[in-house]
Amino acid sequence: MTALQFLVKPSRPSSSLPSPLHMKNLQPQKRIPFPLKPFKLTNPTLKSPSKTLLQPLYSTFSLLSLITPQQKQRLQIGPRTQRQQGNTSDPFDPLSVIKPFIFSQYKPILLGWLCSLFSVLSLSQLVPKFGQLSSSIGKIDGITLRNDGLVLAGLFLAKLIATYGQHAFLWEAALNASYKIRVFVFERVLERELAFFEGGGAVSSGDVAYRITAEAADVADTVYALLNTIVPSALQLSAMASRMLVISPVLSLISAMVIPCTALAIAYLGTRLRKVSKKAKLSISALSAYLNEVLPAILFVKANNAEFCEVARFERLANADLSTLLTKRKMKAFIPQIVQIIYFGALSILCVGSMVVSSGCFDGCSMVSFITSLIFVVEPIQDVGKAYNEWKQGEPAIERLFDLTRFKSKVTEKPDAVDLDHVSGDVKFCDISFRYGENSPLVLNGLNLHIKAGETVALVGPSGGGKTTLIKMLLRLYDPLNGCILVDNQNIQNVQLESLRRHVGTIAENIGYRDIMNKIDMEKVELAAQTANADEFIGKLPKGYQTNIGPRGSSLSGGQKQRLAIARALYQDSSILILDEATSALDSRSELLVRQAVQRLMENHTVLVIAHRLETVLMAKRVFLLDDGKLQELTPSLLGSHNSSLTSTGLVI
Ligand SMILES: Nc1ncnc2c1ncn2[C@@H]1O[C@H](COP(=O)(O)OP(=O)(O)OP(=O)(O)O)[C@@H](O)[C@H]1O
Repeated sequence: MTALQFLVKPSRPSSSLPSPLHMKNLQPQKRIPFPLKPFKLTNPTLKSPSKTLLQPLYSTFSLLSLITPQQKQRLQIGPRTQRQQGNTSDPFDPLSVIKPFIFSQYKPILLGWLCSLFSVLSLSQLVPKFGQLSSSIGKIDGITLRNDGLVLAGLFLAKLIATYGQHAFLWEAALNASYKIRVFVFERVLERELAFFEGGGAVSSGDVAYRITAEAADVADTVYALLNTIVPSALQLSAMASRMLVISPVLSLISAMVIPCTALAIAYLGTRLRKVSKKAKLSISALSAYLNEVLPAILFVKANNAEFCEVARFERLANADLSTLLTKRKMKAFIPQIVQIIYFGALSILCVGSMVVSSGCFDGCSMVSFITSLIFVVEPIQDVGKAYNEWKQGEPAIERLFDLTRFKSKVTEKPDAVDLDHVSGDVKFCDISFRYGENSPLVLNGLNLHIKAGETVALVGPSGGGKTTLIKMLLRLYDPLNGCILVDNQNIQNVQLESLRRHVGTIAENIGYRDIMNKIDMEKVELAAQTANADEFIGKLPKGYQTNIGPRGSSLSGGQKQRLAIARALYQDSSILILDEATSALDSRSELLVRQAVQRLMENHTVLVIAHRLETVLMAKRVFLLDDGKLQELTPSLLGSHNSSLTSTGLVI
């Protein structure tokens, strides 16, 4: 990420607020089934088979720019309220949830199936011609032999091309469908309320990441296997079986007897495979979740000499994954052996066939045709077996993926919610009470606070006093138990979430998140950087605004990050700003530069600052102490006497 991107682009995919530590009392969210209706997509992302094959399967792309509002509508990614009906007791049907996504790809699917029809037609011409040619070798002249050979080669080539088209189009459909599923699931995940990410949903972010990446890829394999089986295999099977029936009904009957036995065995093993696959998915996602948790915390691992302990944890998880994966692989290796039984069946038919030929009632040409048809009958049967396996393996992935979308959010937007056009910045907290879980204590208890437009208010209080929670309420990341919050006298529960969060900007040391999809206004960027005292150090970076400053600005100092965060807030120009002041100590020059930047920020903005420095406290117009869910104003006289107590109690540094 460059300094410029850092200034105007998202740096962190969630609120910038620090993660709360206590989450044990959160209630798991009520899940509801996913109510999808069929929809139609007219703009597939991948347009041609060649593009499908050449394009990296899951390249990094701007997700939001690729999905149009109409597509979202069809995918039912509309306002939450329309999608939140249903109840949890409905059984999950993997096929019905992926059906709309598959149907959306009807064009490549139909093209793929059309190719498979051509492939089968070529094959059904090829088989008798092959039989005739093989039995007439030595009996016909060279020219006829050459011509027949050319026809045979032409048919063979036609089959090859048609088969390529079949696979390419069907892969295109499968990958597009899985891409749509991925986007849909990700959008739904982002819609989830904060409690889900803070532990309330009982799904770790590593697990979510695994489902959206690896398991969505598994879904593509499953969809492809299904599409490649339903029509192509059925076509080939029926064409070859009817040819066999015409040649010899008796032999066809004998060969058909092998199929049900094999199908029964495959069905039984498929059910077992589904269970094993589910276990394997759980173990690998646990491993992925662990890595997602431990790698970002590598500093703490090293600082605490915890490498040994972490290796032991990793080994335990990797071992669990090893054994489930081994069982799955063994089972997958076993199933094709069952299919081989079909070949034994074919062999026995060959023997019977040879006897019939030798008795003179079955000519050699028919025999070759029969055996060739039989070989091509075995192929689709094998494919059906493979597709069944893929489906059984894919079912848990589909279930786990769509499980993320089945929820009823507690923070919902009313259908008639208003879009606040302009906000002057008047904020009222009216009798706010809140607790995280039903049985946990009140974090905010009947709290009242009126911040006038353009005013700066500082919040101080002991750790765990509820300061961050209050801010979460203002951003509507949680709804209060009682009371309401008014912005410009408008209850925020009646305001569109996007609109509210556009007008309330957050600034934290780890940089607030705000996605700016519009073009970057370089002049505005430079002005914001100057006001925030950030232009000087950005100018000294090797490539100025284009310098790569590492993930989350890791190559910047604490003070630089703070000034850049302030510059971002200035650029975004929200009327109400929340400043969660960094606790890390800065040298006196950095301190001065940050303070100047904060001072400039306070002009023309309503600022609610969680203050950790005495200087910031003194900059605020009013100061409130938040302790035990209650708010107490520290009046100037009180503040004077509190100055020393604020520092001595560690409320400010
Ligand atoms: N997601 C959560 N689930 C459950 N409890 C939570 C959650 N977030 C915060 N809490 C609890 O709510 C209380 C208030 O936390 P909050 O983060 O608002 O305090 P704070 O005043 O901002 O603290 P600090 O100054 O240390 O950041 C704490 O007891 C905390 O453990």
